[in-house]
Amino acid sequence: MTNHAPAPALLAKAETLVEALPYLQRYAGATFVVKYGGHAMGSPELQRDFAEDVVLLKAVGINPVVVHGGGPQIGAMLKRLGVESRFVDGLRVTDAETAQIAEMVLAGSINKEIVGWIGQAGGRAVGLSGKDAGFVTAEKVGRSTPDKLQGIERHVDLGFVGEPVGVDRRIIDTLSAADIIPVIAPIAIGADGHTYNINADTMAGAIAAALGAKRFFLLTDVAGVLDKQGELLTDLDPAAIAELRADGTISGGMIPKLETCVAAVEAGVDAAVILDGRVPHAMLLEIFTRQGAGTLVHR
Ligand SMILES: Nc1ncnc2c1ncn2[C@@H]1O[C@H](COP(=O)(O)OP(=O)(O)O)[C@@H](O)[C@H]1O
Ligand SMILES: CC(=O)N[C@@H](CCC(=O)OP(=O)(O)O)C(=O)O
Repeated sequence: MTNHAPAPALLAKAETLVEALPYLQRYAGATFVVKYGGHAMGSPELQRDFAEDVVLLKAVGINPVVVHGGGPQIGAMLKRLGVESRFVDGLRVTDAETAQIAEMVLAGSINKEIVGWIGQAGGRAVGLSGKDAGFVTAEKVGRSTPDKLQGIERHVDLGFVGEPVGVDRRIIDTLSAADIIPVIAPIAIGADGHTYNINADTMAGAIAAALGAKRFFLLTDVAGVLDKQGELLTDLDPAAIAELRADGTISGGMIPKLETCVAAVEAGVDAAVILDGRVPHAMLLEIFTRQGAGTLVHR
């Protein structure tokens, strides 16, 4: 008798597709905001995997909206130009020259590279910054940090660092409806006419909230949020995050990342997930399989 059963490896592929079925049904028509961090833009292979994942989401009826960073790339350019960089709580102190360079790197080169990768993967993307169609309005950020020597709060002027105070979703809706994937650089203009450099996590969170995104993914270069022993914390709510901040478990770039996740879920985004962008197809594994990855932030 002939054995008609497919080879086990082939059968496993079919099972993976079947496992994805309930997720495909659940997410059809939903908006997912994907924050692609500068540290996650590793090798050309990882960039290709990322673009394929985004194009696949679009192909199965999800509306992906990409917001990208580029902190390390801005740092490299500033170094080449002999300009010094300083960070306060994960935010780059930005003078007029730095703002110009940040815009050049983010909205000029990285934005178009990502648009290109998505095109190579068979999708159609349009790159824009918050300035285009005036869709994001920014306001200058102030920052108070504890002065360790004197035990007092000290106000730090971060220069042209902004935060989004208004998001007009019409341009994003128009692009998504035309089957075009928006790719957004974290730069916007203020009511004062200045160009503001916005932390990419903050920009992505504001856009996720304005779009009422079902999921908000933040791809970075760590497995997720780690505790003091270096173990992955798989599940966090706003109260747990406040504790981690107070006891110093989270620092640097993880601070705006988690602040953003909290703001997004409090504004109605179902869940935010911090994912390891160094893992090939991390996003697909998170969305379409039973094994969650990274750190889930929920209300
Ligand atoms: N508790 C923590 N768990 C994980 N990462 C942390 C933690 N505290 C600080 N970090 C830092 O946050 C970084 C991620 O933020 P960031 O450098 O801004 O990434 P991205 O460029 O992807 O936005 C990690 O690489 C790590 O150095
Ligand atoms: C104000 C501020 O800090 N802006 C960031 C914008 C880029 C960014 O956030 O990139 P990542 O997501 O790769 O860190 C910066 O100048 O680095």
